[in-house]
Amino acid sequence: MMLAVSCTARQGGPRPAGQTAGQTSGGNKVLVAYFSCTGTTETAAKAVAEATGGTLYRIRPAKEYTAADLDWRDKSSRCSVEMADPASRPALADSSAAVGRYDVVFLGYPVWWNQCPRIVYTFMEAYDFDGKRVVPFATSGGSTIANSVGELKRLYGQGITWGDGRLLNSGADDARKWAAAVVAGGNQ
Ligand SMILES: Cc1cc2nc3c(=O)[nH]c(=O)nc-3n(C[C@H](O)[C@H](O)[C@H](O)COP(=O)(O)O)c2cc1C
Repeated sequence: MMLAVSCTARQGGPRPAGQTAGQTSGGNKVLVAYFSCTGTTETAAKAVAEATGGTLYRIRPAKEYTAADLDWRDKSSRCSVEMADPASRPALADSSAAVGRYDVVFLGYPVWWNQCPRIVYTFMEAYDFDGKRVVPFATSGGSTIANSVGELKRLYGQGITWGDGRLLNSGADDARKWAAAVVAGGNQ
């Protein structure tokens, strides 16, 4: 599968009147941080930001992924090499997520070989998440989110209250409903 890639940076998000950046009506400050190469997770992330009043932040690689980089059938492609190495931590383009300002961090990514792309681990290790609530979401070609969330919890279990996470393959409406329920406290 060769994929058309467009990793252009798009940040900022809709904010309901009367709220400061990233703040929900319940007073929690929400960051929606996501990694996306072909736009699917980005669409879900925008819906989550819209529903929560959260600040949208794109996890940008220092070197963008090309279509050839994402060729999972090629054992020597960039994604294959990175994912074969548990210690791989692809560099980030910036360090401007200001995670410390937020209470709740929605963390979005595409499922790669049933896991998080390694750059999501780079992001987790670049900031201090102590005391935060982190709620994963993902898109995929059909795999569940369970294994990747299990790995996140195993690697970064200390000091973080993890949400169960949710696969958001069913479109923006589902994403909005789920995210609104999460910040209302009735769902993770
Ligand atoms: C390197 C790579 C590995 C993938 N591995 C899986 C997988 O294990 N299971 C799955 O269901 N989909 C897999 N996919 C499909 C992506 O998860 C899916 O297309 C996702 O929605 C892409 O998100 P994006 O457009 O935000 O980058 C993979 C895609 C790539 C590029």
